[in-house]
Amino acid sequence: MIQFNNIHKRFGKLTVLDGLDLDIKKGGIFAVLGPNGSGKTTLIKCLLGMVIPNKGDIRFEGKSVLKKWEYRDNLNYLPQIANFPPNLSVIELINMVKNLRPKNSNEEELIQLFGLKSFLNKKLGNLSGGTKQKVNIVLTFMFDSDLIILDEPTTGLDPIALIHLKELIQKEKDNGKTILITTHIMSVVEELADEIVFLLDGKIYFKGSIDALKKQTDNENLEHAIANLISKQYA
Ligand SMILES: Nc1ncnc2c1ncn2[C@@H]1O[C@H](COP(=O)(O)OP(=O)(O)OP(=O)(O)O)[C@@H](O)[C@H]1O
Repeated sequence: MIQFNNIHKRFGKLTVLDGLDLDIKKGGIFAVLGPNGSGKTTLIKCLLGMVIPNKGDIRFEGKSVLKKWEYRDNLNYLPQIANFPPNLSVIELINMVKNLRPKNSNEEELIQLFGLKSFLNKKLGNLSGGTKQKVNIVLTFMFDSDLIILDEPTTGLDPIALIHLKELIQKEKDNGKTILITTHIMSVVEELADEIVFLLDGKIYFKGSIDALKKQTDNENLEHAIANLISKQYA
């Protein structure tokens, strides 16, 4: 479904992606992991056209995405930090996004699921971090798309909201969707991911199942297996 071919991205003197190759097949949950600053968000933003690589090509369903925009109709994106307009109310933002994106939406079901009814007329600038994240989730999941990209979706969520989010992601997978998720929460990875993609030194350092990673690192505990990969960077 997605191919990154020889992607290079530098910010000034800092090389973030250094000839990265990655193939993501259709259907399933892919966890994009790596230490802080390893380039996970940069990789996602390259796919979204929000960051332009210095070199390389990215293909979505066989077609190059560079400097094209139509492919974005068929993906949903949850940003790591949602900069909502503080003076808009929750419902005004939801309606604005619906107007911008002429697709069927199921926001009512999601508003109910995340207990947002009593917040609909509140200004976004006055919401708690976790409540803002629930709004972020509603905006991401209310449209039907084949690809769902979630950059740190669990930030600030209480345990009930986290359970609902995990069920939502699982349901999308069961419907044949492809989900790319970045997270530092290993229990989320362990519960959901079909495959792990681990970024280090600007390249894919590991790609495979959780079991394969545990075997490779000779560690039954995922958190320690990942720590083992990260520690190679400092060795
Ligand atoms: N627009 C930018 N200008 C300059 N440097 C940038 C820019 N965007 C990202 N970087 C740098 O690129 C590196 C990779 O950042 P990125 O956000 O992709 O990492 P990440 O793996 O998502 O990190 P985290 O786990 O902390 O979210 C970091 O050193 C960051 O400071």
